[in-house]
Amino acid sequence: MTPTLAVRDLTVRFPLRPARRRAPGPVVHAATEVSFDLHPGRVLALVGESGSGKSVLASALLGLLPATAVVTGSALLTGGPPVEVLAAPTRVLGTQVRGRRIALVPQSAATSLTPVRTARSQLEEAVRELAPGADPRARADALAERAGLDPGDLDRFPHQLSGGMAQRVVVALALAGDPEVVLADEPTAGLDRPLVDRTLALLREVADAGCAVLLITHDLGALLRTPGAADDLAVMYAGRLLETGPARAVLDEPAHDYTRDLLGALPAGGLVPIPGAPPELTDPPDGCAYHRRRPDAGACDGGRLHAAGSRSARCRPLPALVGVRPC
Ligand SMILES: Nc1ncnc2c1ncn2[C@@H]1O[C@H](COP(=O)(O)OP(=O)(O)OP(=O)(O)O)[C@@H](O)[C@H]1O
Repeated sequence: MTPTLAVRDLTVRFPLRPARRRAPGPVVHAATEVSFDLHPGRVLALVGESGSGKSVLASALLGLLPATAVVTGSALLTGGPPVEVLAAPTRVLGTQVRGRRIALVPQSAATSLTPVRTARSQLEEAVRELAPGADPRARADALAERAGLDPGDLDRFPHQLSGGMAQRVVVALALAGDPEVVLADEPTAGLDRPLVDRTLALLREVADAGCAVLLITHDLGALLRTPGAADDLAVMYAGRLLETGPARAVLDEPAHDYTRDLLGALPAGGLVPIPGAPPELTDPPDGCAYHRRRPDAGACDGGRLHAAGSRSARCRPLPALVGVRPC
């Protein structure tokens, strides 16, 4: 199947100001050689501890990194006319890609809405901008219904919306331009459990309607208790993907020690904290950053990438996985 968005070797560096003039400045290695595909109708969950580079990836794909960022690699959007997102001029990103083909569901729905305007006025404005030709009121009502909202609720101000309603409004806003790709950046952060589950179900519906969804989250527990929330899983650590594969297979049979340790840190896994802390990204170690943190965790070949069937993992081959063919 052709991916809607094919990301290859996406690398983001942030050069920082040197402490002294003429001295070389530190460089933040925020993302390193990250590759994944987003497919229509599928949810890829991207998980990892805070600071692992998840949001930087989303910002790179939306062309929203600061001008000082150095970005290399490729992100080919092919659901419509092909666009190389990382090389596209700012004007093309602003007028043809952002909101129209790749949309963002931001963290913290309530605060991302303008407090002094009703949800309807914000949604109709998005429709006028992103879907010119459509009747704003009728389309806003249709988007509300698609996001599971009563259209009457659109006439409320953000402070009159419950957390769940606000979440649905931001999903409706993201769908206003009928995008091929939806990037949801920590959409469940700070929500209670029922609302987390409802948000995941809503994003599932968005994918089932044909979008390719990237779900960025550190809530591995929610993925574990909600089978079907994600089709595929990518595990990120210190700017690199350490493991990818079908979500169920990775959760049931993790191949990388980091994935196993993340699962072990959950209540269902025994609440075993991961010792140590992620490395400073201004000074990432050579080879595998995770086994530097946890040398006792298992064998490591220095972070080499191994692929087998639909799965990949760094640090050692994947022979133990059922039915996969090393390549
Ligand atoms: N504009 C910037 N300049 C310098 N460093 C940055 C910038 N933006 C992000 N970083 C650094 O890039 C790294 C990755 O950050 P990012 O926000 O992507 O992590 P994350 O995995 O999304 O974490 P969280 O779950 O806490 O949001 C961090 O070390 C962060 O400090």
